[in-house]
Amino acid sequence: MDDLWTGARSELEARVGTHNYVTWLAPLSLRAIDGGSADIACPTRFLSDWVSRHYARPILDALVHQGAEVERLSFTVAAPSPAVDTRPAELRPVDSIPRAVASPMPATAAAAAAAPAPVRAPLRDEEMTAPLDARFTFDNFVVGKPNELAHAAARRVAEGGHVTFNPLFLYGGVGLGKTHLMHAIAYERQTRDPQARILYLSAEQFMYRFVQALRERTVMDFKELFRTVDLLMVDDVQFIAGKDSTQEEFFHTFNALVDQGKQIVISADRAPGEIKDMEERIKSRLSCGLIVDLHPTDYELRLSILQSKTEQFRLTYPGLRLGQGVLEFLAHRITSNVRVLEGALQRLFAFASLMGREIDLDMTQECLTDILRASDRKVTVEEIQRKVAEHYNIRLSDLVGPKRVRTLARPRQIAMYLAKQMTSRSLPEIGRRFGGRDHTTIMHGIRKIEELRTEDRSLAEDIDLLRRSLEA
Ligand SMILES: Nc1ncnc2c1ncn2[C@@H]1O[C@H](COP(=O)(O)OP(=O)(O)OP(=O)(O)O)[C@@H](O)[C@H]1O
Repeated sequence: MDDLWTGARSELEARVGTHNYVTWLAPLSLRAIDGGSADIACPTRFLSDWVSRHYARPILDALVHQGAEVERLSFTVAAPSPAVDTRPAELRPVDSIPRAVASPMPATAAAAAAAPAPVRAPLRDEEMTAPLDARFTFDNFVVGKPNELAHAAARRVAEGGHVTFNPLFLYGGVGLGKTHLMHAIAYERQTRDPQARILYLSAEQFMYRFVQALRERTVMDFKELFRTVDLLMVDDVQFIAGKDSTQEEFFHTFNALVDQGKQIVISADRAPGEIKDMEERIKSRLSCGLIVDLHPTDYELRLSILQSKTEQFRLTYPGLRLGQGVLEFLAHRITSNVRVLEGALQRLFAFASLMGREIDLDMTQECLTDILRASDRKVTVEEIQRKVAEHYNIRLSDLVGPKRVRTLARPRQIAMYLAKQMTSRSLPEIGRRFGGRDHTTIMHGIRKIEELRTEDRSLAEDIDLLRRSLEA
């Protein structure tokens, strides 16, 4: 039996690809073959449900090729086989962690009970289902003022129970965490209630499936699939605007689920009322529940996100050192969206690990020139000097001049520090704007402020205040 399964596994890996194999098939084992039926053990009901739909045919074929007299499969939820990678999730490559997957159909009785059951016909198009990203959980979602309401509403839906607002409509600009929250809801809800039938997909996939159902005359199956879920989650709903028959079907699906008291979660890049070419009746339906906006991130949230991502990256790049002020610098300079922020940090870690160097401000500027330039908010060194002089009530000419008294030297160093943090000017360029000072003087000034900031709270507050007013 062992040899048979080993042979079938290699064949399956070759057939479905290593990625799919590791994710879905490696955790399975063959329990028995009896009366033409092979009994496959799956560690979770979820996996069993998924595999029975998507991989029944390849498994059957592989067993037959290995010489087994098998006509059917049954699935049993049982402890993982020893072949499963049992290392903790953080030590396994992300792609190898079996991902929770939005169940495209009601959980089968076979999966629900630990008893063998017949196999369902696999879905024809695996691409149509939307796998959840294992990183997009509530634990990994950093909460701050701009997203606290969206987060709280998402948590509420994930808890299940009585439906208080339907639909939950999440909207916001690019890369602000809509998809992350949607996955987190699906993941959490599935964990709390493994029986729940959750369907998460993009509006584009909804349309694709619908068109496919029309073409293949399986619209009744399509309707049944969508109307028998407990939680429907549709991402980027603006996509179906202007697509008349898809909108129509979406409207009916929506109504059927609401009538049955089933929860719906929708995301879009704008509020329902602002989606162009969306039928009025749909807009009004979408507006019936709770509409929450993911606001653009503020400095504090960006910094917290960077800190949290840094902790995660440290697992991949142990021992890498991160210099002072780097995260603050990134949080100030990259304001476009979290995806870009995350990408910048990822690049920095990879670069520093290749070079075997500490991540400091110079490396950051060198390595991220393109990203920084794109999100440059165009604060000039001169503006910084003016603002600092005004704040400390000194003359601009004194700020850039040669006098070394402390009442001038400290604000001057603050201005140098802000110039480095807030512009993409090099040290020699900054030096030229400070009365032709040498770049080592500028570097010394910046280091001094970096040190003082950690010890002197009022100085740190002053700097934050200056920065905010320059950004405004
Ligand atoms: N508050 C947050 N905490 C942690 N990570 C976040 C947060 N917000 C966004 N991210 C991360 O930023 C990236 C982009 O987020 P996501 O894909 O959810 O954005 P989106 O709003 O769906 O964007 P789009 O409009 O492009 O679909 C993801 O990697 C996500 O994990």
